[in-house]
Amino acid sequence: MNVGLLTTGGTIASAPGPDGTVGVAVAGRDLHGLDDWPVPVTVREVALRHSFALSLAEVRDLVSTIRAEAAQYDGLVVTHGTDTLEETAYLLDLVTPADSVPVVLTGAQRHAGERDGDGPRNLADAVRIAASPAARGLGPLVVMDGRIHAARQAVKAHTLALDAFASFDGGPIGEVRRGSVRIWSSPVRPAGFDLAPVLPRVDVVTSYVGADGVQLAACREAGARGIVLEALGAGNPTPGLLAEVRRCLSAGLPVLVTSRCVSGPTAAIYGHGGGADLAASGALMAGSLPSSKARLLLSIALATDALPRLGDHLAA
Ligand SMILES: NC(=O)C[C@H](N)C(=O)O
Repeated sequence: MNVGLLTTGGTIASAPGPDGTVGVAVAGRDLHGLDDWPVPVTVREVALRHSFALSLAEVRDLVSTIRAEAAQYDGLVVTHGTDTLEETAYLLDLVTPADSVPVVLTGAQRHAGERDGDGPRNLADAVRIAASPAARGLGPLVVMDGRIHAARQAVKAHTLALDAFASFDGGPIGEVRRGSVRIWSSPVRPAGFDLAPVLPRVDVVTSYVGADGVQLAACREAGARGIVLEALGAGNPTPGLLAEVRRCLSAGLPVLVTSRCVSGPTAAIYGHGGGADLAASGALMAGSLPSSKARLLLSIALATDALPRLGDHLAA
């Protein structure tokens, strides 16, 4: 059994600097779990960055590196900043075949200089999952504070809590407790996509009372190839947003409709300027997919000429 560890930075590899702010400072080779790692681990540092600073192109390239490295091991762990870990995990899920070895992403909410940091335990848990036969065939996974999430489902739900992640549609699919890995459900994973060399620009625009849609016009001007509208309630726009979404659709931009609500699906329920009018205009309801993930789904579908397959991922 041979497990790889790719390190990219984040709070798990951070420490306070002279000015007291926390910066990424701990090299991958110095990231250590607890002594009871069950298998030999080969460490490779691929970045030393805060995840909030990563570009979409860098996330795409990181996913390409993870796929290439995973093939060399029986399981792979990736340490990553938690702020955008959900995007890297989701994009990886979209391009990872069912028979891939386990790839487990983790991070930390407390930096490496804190005596009661959560990084070492998260790292040890991730190694145990990556080495576990129970984790095979599930697609990429996210583990934090002992809870195992399917990559498609994982969202950062708390700014500081150690159990920072939630699964937006249900709950964790397993747990690690005192080194014992338990998986109790398998994620539904529709057929994925090729990892295109470039992911086209797709912007997310949120909604609020009286939003006039000026951001949508700016996104079109900036060259967006698609739009995710984070709408009100079950997928309802303001009058200004509806008008601008229609202009985007007329300009040939596909529009996915998510919700600013914490949970629940979007649906074409309301007329008189509501979500039913969005759908009638050609926008696609994204179900319960969060905006951060809907954006990546639309981008890779555009890049691979696979828009007709969007629905498979919205119903799953
Ligand atoms: N907890 C974390 O890892 C947050 C950190 N700012 C990041 O790189 O995403």
